[in-house]
Amino acid sequence: MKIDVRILDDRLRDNLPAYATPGSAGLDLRACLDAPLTLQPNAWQLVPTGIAVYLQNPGYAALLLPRSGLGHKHGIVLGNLVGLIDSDYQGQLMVSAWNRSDVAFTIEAMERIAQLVIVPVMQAEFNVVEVFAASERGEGGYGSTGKV
Ligand SMILES: O=c1ccn([C@H]2C[C@H](O)[C@@H](COP(=O)(O)OP(=O)(O)OP(=O)(O)O)O2)c(=O)[nH]1
Ligand SMILES: [Mg+2]
Repeated sequence: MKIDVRILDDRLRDNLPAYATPGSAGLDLRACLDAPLTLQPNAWQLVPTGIAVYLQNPGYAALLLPRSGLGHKHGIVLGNLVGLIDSDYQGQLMVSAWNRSDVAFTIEAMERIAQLVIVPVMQAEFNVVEVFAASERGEGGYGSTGKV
């Protein structure tokens, strides 16, 4: 699948976001910073990625997710937990980098800080009803099926 991309930072021209392995689901995005950025404990900041994508087709969206190494080892996750990129968004992809750990962390310029996953989307129409056709689960949830 091809999507239109604008390169907003020349440093990405020969270094576009890429799948790290043939089976990767995520495209790693880089922190297009002019200088290293130190995030103090519990601080967060919007970090530009230097690219804009235009998915165009409402049957797609993109999810911005943390990289597991940064999140697990250093507590660098996303201030919005998950970023949702609409198919009609044309602006620069921005990453809300949040240091949820209790030690400062420095993001280096052009470091890979998050990943973008393109996913299919269904836009639903509401069919308003008074009662639902019965299902096996009904309104059960929150552990209703037991533990083991
Ligand atoms: O981590 C993110 C999340 C969103 N976006 C961009 C793409 C998305 O399409 C747009 C709007 O995001 P969202 O709908 O989640 O934010 P909102 O607070 O509802 O803003 P809006 O009123 O513009 O929809 O912002 C990013 O660049 N990074
Ligand atoms: Mg919105």
